[in-house]
Amino acid sequence: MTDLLTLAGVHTHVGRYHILHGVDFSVAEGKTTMLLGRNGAGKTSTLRTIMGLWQASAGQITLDGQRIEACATPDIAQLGVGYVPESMAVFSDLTVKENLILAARDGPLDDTRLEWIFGFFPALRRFWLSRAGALSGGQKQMLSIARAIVEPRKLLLIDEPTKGLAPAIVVALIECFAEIKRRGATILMVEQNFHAAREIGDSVLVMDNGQIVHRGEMSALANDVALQERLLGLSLEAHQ
Ligand SMILES: Nc1ncnc2c1ncn2[C@@H]1O[C@H](COP(=O)(O)OP(=O)(O)OP(=O)(O)O)[C@@H](O)[C@H]1O
Repeated sequence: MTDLLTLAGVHTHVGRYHILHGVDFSVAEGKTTMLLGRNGAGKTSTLRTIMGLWQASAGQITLDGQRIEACATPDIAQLGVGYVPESMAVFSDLTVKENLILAARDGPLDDTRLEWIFGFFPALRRFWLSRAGALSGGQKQMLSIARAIVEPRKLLLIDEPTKGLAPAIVVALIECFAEIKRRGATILMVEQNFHAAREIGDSVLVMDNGQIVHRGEMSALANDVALQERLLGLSLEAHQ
């Protein structure tokens, strides 16, 4: 199995705060890796550091054989990394269509791919010419994910996609990620909802205090309640 992304000894400082304390892990090509951990563990900071939104203060980040820790965010995006931030990155004043056109780096939208996206997010077809700002929270999340997958990407970084969404939308999202996976995508996803995480993930990383404290197969963690409690503690109880 080839590793598409590797972090080695990554530290991140934001102002005077030392947030990541030597993060080490790899993401295998074609697999979905879930990044779990309690609130404040450093999961979002890890995604932001990979994306270049915060510069690593030490360590190495390698994407497909290329060192990226000193690259600027637009260059990392150009290398084929799609990012779905926790805050749903959509342009409220633009229509659904315009949001997707802007997200497509390689020119016009691909009709076949759009049909594929409408297949699991039918609301985007329905509101094609509506302002994104008028969409519900769940629909904005769908648009935010659609923006990241409107073209094939080498790697998708997705931050808490199910947060605050109704159960029916969570089910649609899980199906969407299963389909993206079947197409061979490589995904690194932060997810607090352990039920969703174990449906989606092939492997799992658990963070605490800005470090990785566990790495393994998702099936092993899903079958080991004692390990779940030890590693995930309250954040797990909250979702059971
Ligand atoms: N802009 C910032 N300035 C200073 N400290 C920050 C900033 N953003 C995050 N932190 C701190 O960095 C640590 C890690 O935060 P991060 O958001 O990465 O955690 P997380 O695991 O994603 O948690 P959550 O699930 O709550 O989003 C926390 O202690 C947080 O308070």
